[in-house]
Amino acid sequence: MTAERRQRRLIAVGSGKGGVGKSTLTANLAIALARLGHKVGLVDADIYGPSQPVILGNQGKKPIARDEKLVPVESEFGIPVLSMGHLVEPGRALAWRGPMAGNALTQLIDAHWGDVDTLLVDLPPGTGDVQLTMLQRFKPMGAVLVSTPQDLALIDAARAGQLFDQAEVPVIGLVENMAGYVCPHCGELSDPFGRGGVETAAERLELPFLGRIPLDLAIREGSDRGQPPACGTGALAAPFHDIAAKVDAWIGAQS
Ligand SMILES: Nc1ncnc2c1ncn2[C@@H]1O[C@H](COP(=O)(O)OP(=O)(O)OP(=O)(O)O)[C@@H](O)[C@H]1O
Repeated sequence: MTAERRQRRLIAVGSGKGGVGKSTLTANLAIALARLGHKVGLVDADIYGPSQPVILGNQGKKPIARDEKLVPVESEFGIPVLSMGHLVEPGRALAWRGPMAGNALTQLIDAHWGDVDTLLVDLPPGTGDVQLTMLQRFKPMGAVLVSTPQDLALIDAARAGQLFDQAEVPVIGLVENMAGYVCPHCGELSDPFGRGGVETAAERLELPFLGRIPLDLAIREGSDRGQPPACGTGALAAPFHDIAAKVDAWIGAQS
């Protein structure tokens, strides 16, 4: 069991704020890394607001337990997933205190992941109990931080970065999400949340900038119907594959 754990690398995907696209990025990164040859699994550690079963289209499936450990749920993209969303009824609120949430996270990570070599962990937003448990019990190999470009989100993203720093988890880099909206009617490009702020913040924090994902209705629609854009090949898939290539290069440089 120890050997299995040692070989498997954990990559955390975090954000300072909620709703900035962390779950969207994690699912698409998982698909893109799998295309690059990694055996990828995904833990939805967003215990209070799990969204991966919807994004990866396996909502309603239940994991079974074997030898008191969970067996991850398959998705059509070849990515096994474990999420609280598979364990509680959809729409049901969880009112757990930190230690319970931490224990739930442990069960999701310490599961029968089989030949998975790269486990992506979609963290809840912020810097609370679940994140601390994750960093203390299962030190990730690295972390990807996602933020929208506006100042408030960036301040929180920097705070999330500090959490990883303190835990000596290297930040692989920063991703800017929801920059650049092309109006479907007139084609005009606008930036509701600003643009370029994450890249500037990355420079200031001396962290790599991994890429920029546009604000696009098709990304939201694809996520809602369990078809993440990275499973296609079009322009919307490209930024996710570019980001995955950088993460892949970073992983390669560690070994
Ligand atoms: N680039 C994008 N373009 C359009 N919609 C997006 C984009 N990124 C994310 N979304 C949508 O924004 C919403 C929030 O995204 P997501 O759930 O990935 O964020 P999150 O940071 O994981 O949120 P939470 O705080 O709930 O964990 C979702 O409806 C998602 O489909």
